Amino acid sequence: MVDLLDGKKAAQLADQEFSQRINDLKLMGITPGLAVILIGNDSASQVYVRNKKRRAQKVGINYQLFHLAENITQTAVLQLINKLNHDPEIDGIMVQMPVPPQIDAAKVMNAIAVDKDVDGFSFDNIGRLWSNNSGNFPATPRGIIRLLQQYEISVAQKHVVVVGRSNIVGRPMAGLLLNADATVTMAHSKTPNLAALTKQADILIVAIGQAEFITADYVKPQSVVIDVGMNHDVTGKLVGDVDFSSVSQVASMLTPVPGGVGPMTITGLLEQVIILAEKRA
Ligand SMILES: Nc1nc2c(c(=O)[nH]1)N[C@@H](CN(C=O)c1ccc(C(=O)N[C@@H](CCC(=O)O)C(=O)O)cc1)CN2
Repeated sequence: MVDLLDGKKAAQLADQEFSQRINDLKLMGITPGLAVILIGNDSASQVYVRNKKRRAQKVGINYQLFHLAENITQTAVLQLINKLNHDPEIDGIMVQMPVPPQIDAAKVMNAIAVDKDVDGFSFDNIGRLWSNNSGNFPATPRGIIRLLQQYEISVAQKHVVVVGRSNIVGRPMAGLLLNADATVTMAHSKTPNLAALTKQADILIVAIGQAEFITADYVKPQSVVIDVGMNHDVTGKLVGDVDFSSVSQVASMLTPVPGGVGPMTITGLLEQVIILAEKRA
């Protein structure tokens, strides 16, 4: 019988810790500030941004949303980032992904002041991650590491296979795991004989972006499986990249979708904002 890695529960526990840390900061006259820039009307992004607002305000973060028009120019976005870079009340700035085609995502990410780059997507923070130096690191991998810690699952000396090579999840996930002494294999949609690799994983992390792609025959018996996917099946139901019904017969622990990695992504973001505010103290 599989055990669920409950991201909703782990996020609630983390929020209790965050509220306490923010109360301590407020006693010193510091309120952590997070600016979220949402460009356009992507419906999933609007849900994620709403969830972030609810969680941030619950723990006492000053949350500011800048909702910009779908056809906004890159110059206008860069001007807003420049203003926020100089705002002493803002500790972290993030631009919700994806952005419309007229916006150069890399340019925008790298316009955010390195210390306020709460997503850790700037080239500077990516370099810090891959050279095992302190910096800001992306929310989803950060949240996954925290989820594993809350369930006392150590990654050290484990073989972790990461399926997916995005800048938001796969690549930074591999970096954080290496820094935590895991043996990491990276794979992706074009890896030949993927199942032969994933079957070797003590911990399998899947962010491939294809609904229910990973079935039981990709999974080592009794392994831990983390599903980062968020897709809609033909009936419109939210499903992950992992086929929950078959994999739950094989794995020892598995994240559900929803209620697994999603809430922990927000946890990773809030934690990074608080760490930045604590540096002001
Ligand atoms: N700038 C960024 N953009 C995006 C990131 C990111 O880390 N930085 N990650 C994802 C989206 N994301 C955070 O922004 C995110 C995804 C999912 C959830 C979440 O709460 N999921 C819920 C289900 C929500 C639903 O009903 O659809 C769950 O899994 O339980 C929060 C945040 C892409 N963009």
